[in-house]
Amino acid sequence: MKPKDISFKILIVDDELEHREVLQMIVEDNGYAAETAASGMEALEKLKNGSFQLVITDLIMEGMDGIELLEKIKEKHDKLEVIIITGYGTIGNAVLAMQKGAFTYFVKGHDPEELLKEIKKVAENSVQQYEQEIDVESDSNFMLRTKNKEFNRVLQIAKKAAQSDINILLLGESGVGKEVFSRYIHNCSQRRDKTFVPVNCQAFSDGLLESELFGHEKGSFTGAVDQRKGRFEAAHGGTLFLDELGEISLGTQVKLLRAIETKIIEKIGSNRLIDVDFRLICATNKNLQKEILKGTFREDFFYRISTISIEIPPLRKRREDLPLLLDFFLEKSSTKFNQKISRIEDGVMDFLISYGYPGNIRELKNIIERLVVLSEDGVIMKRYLPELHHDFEDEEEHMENVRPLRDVRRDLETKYIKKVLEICEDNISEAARKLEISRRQLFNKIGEYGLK
Ligand SMILES: Nc1ncnc2c1ncn2[C@@H]1O[C@H](COP(=O)(O)OP(=O)(O)OP(=O)(O)O)[C@@H](O)[C@H]1O
Repeated sequence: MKPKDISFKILIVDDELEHREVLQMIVEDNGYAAETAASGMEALEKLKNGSFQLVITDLIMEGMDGIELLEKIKEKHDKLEVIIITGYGTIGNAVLAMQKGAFTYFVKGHDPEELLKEIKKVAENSVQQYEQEIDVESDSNFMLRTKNKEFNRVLQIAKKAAQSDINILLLGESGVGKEVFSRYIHNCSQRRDKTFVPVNCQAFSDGLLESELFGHEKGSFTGAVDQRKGRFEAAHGGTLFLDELGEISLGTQVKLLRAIETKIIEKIGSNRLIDVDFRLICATNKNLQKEILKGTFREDFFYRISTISIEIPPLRKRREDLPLLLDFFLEKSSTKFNQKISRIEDGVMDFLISYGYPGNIRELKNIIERLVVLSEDGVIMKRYLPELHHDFEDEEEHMENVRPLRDVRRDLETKYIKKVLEICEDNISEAARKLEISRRQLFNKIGEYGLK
């Protein structure tokens, strides 16, 4: 028997005496301190009087069931973790419990070692939690502070889900930050020191996507001139993020399903089996239920990837966060482009606060970067706001001279690229990186706009 860790105490809740006692024996044998309660009411009483770091509760109980108990616990003891014990028949409810904030669920009859692993994670987290919050908050690449209730709710779910290896599906319009969220989940997880591997499934044709994911042996198909490691292997120990997942063909879905279920892959052109250990996060802006009805998305694949699905709200539904985001991007952009901003022309802020952002945070970020790059003597100019704004907002004379959008875009892009090249002292690689386009795309634009 291991020595008891009295700084970490578990409350076991079950209305069946035998189950309570067996579980108490298992956790105590593994060095944890534990108490028991025979009902939800008794558990709440004990929580009032004692300090616990984890509650393990049966789902089905007389009177107050596990879900109700979970809800009551979360109302009062926000940081207290809850693991739900469920039978096979009620796994659906256990998943619901996770959406309500449970840490994880354990299926009765499974190897108790699995439960002990989860308890260990909670115990380790309870020590690391404070440090981790600081780490994540201070990740300078994203801004996840929020005043919006719904965004905060999904953030908390993501944080919770990060602690287990559960498959997560991120939903939401283009540009809401699904990739940002998935990096956040990776950073909050035990895998944070390992690799985060993003794959944009839309960027590859079917065959190429398979070779990108599974890797290939030299000569396995025309063009396979070298042996290549796939992204599954690259993500070993870390997180694999499949973006734009709604675009994958049915045939590839079958292969992916097998790899995700077995965590074993075979390189194209080889019959050697490779074990891979990764946490899977997928994202799409498509409605997958509709795709299932249309027959373009496999139902079994959908259920496999979406143990938890998280819908990220569009920016227009969290307008109260606009000031925070504006500050964040203004500061980031002025550092990125080395432009000191001392003043913002009248009308700019009004526009930025009231605009609808159909392209969500991506659009907001682009607008700010453009305003900062085109600022003159440290002043952010109103005339570089999105074209639509001028057409509607400026004087009549502008409306008489409506120009094709193509021309307006061309003018603006020319000025913008010119300025970025100046800032980067004509270093093409650096300018392309800042503009988030390839060197080739930048060369093409320089040629097209006669910038050299
Ligand atoms: N919370 C955030 N903090 C900082 N930047 C963000 C945040 N959310 C999104 N962004 C920025 O907005 C852009 C779009 O984000 P991201 O790629 O995560 O969106 P997405 O929902 O995955 O979009 P798509 O569906 O088109 O792939 C990125 O440049 C990203 O850095």
